Amino acid sequence: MIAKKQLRQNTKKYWKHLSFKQRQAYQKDLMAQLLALPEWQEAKVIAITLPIGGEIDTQPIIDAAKSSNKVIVIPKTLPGKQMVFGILTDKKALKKSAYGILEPGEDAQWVAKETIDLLVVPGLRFARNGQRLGHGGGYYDRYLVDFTGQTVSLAFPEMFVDEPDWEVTTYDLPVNKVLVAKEDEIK
Ligand SMILES: Nc1nc2c(c(=O)[nH]1)N(C=O)[C@@H](CNc1ccc(C(=O)N[C@@H](CCC(=O)O)C(=O)O)cc1)CN2
Ligand SMILES: Nc1ncnc2c1ncn2[C@@H]1O[C@H](COP(=O)(O)OP(=O)(O)OP(=O)(O)O)[C@@H](O)[C@H]1O
Repeated sequence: MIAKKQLRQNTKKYWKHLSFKQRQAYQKDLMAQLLALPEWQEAKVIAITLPIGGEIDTQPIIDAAKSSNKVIVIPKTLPGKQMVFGILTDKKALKKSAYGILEPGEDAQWVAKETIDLLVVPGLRFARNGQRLGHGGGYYDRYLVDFTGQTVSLAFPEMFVDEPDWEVTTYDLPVNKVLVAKEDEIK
């Protein structure tokens, strides 16, 4: 087992050194895989995050959802490591959180957990069985406890392993699917 802290650092370092071209290729491939999923096609309400650090650029995914008249909701973190999701409308209505992530503003329209059809779960490292390593807040682990919709995560190849190489606890809930960007010759 490798310390979670070490693995998180590794991913952040990897993000830093990933070339723009390679990143673009991975993002394009992941988006194509996501849009091809029945879970995506059938979803009316999709929850996703706005990126921090080197996380995947979700804007093209959000644009695709909007062109298909899907509703996009994004999280707001609350005390007690809880989250609520609010409808993403105007970028100007967003507010920066303490983590430096854009969140819905005060007057956003909040949605009940049951209305989210597909939850795109962020993370730094993923395993084939759907286990994930996040930023360490436990926000998604708490949210997933009673979430009944579909879940999917998006991984660049170096963020994906066959088996978790970190310690998995009973709090850690797997996602239904992990999509992995296909490797190619771009460097
Ligand atoms: N883009 C995005 N939005 C998200 C999440 C996410 O993982 N990605 N979250 C998913 O939960 C929630 C926010 N959770 C977060 C938890 C911790 C840190 C963070 O920056 N932690 C520090 C160090 C933490 C520590 O070890 O004390 C860091 O990573 O440097 C960021 C977001 C909701 N929004
Ligand atoms: N359902 C839960 N109830 C209570 N505590 C929890 C729950 N889920 C996680 N925790 C606690 O939250 C802390 C962070 O968990 P963990 O390191 O798994 O976060 P993460 O999955 O990396 O982050 P995130 O879910 O925010 O992306 C741990 O101390 C863990 O025990």
